[in-house]
Amino acid sequence: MNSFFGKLRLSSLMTLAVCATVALTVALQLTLVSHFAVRQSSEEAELRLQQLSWQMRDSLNRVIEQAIGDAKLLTQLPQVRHAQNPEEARTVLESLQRTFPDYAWIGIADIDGAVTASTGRMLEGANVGKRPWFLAGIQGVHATDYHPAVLLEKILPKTPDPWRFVDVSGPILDRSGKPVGVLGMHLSWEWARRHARTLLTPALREYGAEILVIRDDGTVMLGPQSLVERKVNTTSLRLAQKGMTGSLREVWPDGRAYLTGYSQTGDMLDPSSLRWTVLVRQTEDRALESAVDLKQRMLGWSALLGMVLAVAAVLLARRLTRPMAVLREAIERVTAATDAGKEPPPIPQIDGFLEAQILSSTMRDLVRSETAHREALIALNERLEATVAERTAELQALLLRDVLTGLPNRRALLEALPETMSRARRVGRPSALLFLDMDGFKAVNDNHGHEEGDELLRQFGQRLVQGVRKTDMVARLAGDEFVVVLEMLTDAAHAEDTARKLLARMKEAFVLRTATVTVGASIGVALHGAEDAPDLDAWLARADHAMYAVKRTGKNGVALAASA
Ligand SMILES: Nc1nc2c(ncn2[C@@H]2O[C@H](COP(=O)(O)OP(=O)(O)OP(=O)(O)O)[C@@H](O)[C@H]2O)c(=O)[nH]1
Repeated sequence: MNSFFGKLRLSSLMTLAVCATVALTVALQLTLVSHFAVRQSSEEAELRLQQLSWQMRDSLNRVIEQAIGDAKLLTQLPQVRHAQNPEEARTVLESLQRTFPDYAWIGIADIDGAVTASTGRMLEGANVGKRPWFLAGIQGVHATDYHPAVLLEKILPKTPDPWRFVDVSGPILDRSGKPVGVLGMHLSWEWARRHARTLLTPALREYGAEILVIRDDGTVMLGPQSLVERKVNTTSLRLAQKGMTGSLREVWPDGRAYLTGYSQTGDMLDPSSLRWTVLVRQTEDRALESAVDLKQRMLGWSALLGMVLAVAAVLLARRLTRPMAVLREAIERVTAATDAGKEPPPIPQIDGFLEAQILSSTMRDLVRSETAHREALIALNERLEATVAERTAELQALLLRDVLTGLPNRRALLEALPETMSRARRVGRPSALLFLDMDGFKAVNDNHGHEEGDELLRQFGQRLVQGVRKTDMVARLAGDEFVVVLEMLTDAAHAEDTARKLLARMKEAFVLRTATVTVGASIGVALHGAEDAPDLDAWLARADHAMYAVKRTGKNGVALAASA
């Protein structure tokens, strides 16, 4: 895990973090929307459907009770009880029909079932003695369940829906309380259809709400065309038939999920009352449409917001990391310059957010103090070397020989030279001073250390000794300066020739302890003829100047000083 994050850039990390936060927030919001909005919509829809079912139930109950009341009232009227005059009876029946046109037919039958008076004279003279309403009505006031019209279907005017009736009938009693006839009323089912239409507002119809009125045996009396007069069996129906009211979600035989409100008409305690179930259903999709729509819109907006935030995070992350990239490059340049022994470039001042500014100025101070430290160290080192060289020179001046190379030192040389000059005069042959200064010695010291430098000085001195006659003298003056004294020469060319041979030897590689190096030498040659005045300082100065002439003109060479 650690190595995974370790490989990611800060900008990628920030983008990831923002995307994860947005995704989490969206997921949380959607969960909350699903939980609250969808649940609330579902509860509201169920409540609405339940209330509609109650309203329909109450309407049905009210109309049936009204019809029973009307039947009771009619059977009490003298025009009906003593129906000697059918005209009078018919007038009463028709006046009631006018107040409530859904009474499709009201009639009076005598005790044998012969219709004596009726609205519109329909079925007068016909015998209805076997009709269920007649048989039930003899017993007492009674409502007979929904049924198709039998005798009246052909007589009544044609309607879009077939004639269906709910009958209410009651006995007509004489003074002694004996039934002498039956009053029957056919209540057209159209009123129930109309009530359902009134309750279902256009909005509800648009959202697919449907009202179903179902007979006790499961037959649909009112509802969608595909279900009318077919049997259904749903959980809501069974619950309503047990006397419960409420609402639930259930899958109907058409395979779709519906929210269904349910209730039942009639009176549980009165077995003769009409027990119809009223179901009001709405497809779950339509009921929750607004909540689902809200959820989808939220998802869309959240996705858009997520993308905008992710882009903003990328831009912000780049802006945040840019100063760090600039600092990193500056530090790399400082490191490269320091490794190459060069002056490190300054760290730039970063203009950006506060932390980056503080970081850059801290880095600048750090590099500045590091540079100052290094310079102080170099200066100290140089001072130390100078002091050591000074002390060594002082020491060597006190001694008979150079401590490092074992060769004669400056003092020994200066003591020996007067004798050399008098020997030249005595034997009549010239002598010469070769003033040598090594080329490239400092680099050996710097690159391989002082000890290797010492070793080179020793080997350099030995090569000089091996390159001349035993009677000649090789001395080390100081640092990388050597002097060779040649005697018994033939002429200046002899001295110069020897100097060139020595130079050739010095150019060969020196194998030190840890490295093999190549150096060179600048050689100044000054001849002292047998007849020359014995001026030691002048002789040395001529050789020295000739050596410097070589140094000036490109090093690694031999120059002959003008004769004294
Ligand atoms: N190892 C070692 N170094 C010494 C000794 N005495 C002097 N030096 C160093 O020798 C170096 C002599 O410097 P230069 O003569 O300028 O070196 P170079 O590279 O030969 O330069 P050129 O003479 O201009 O060609 C200095 O860095 C001295 O510190 C010594 O006894 N031992």
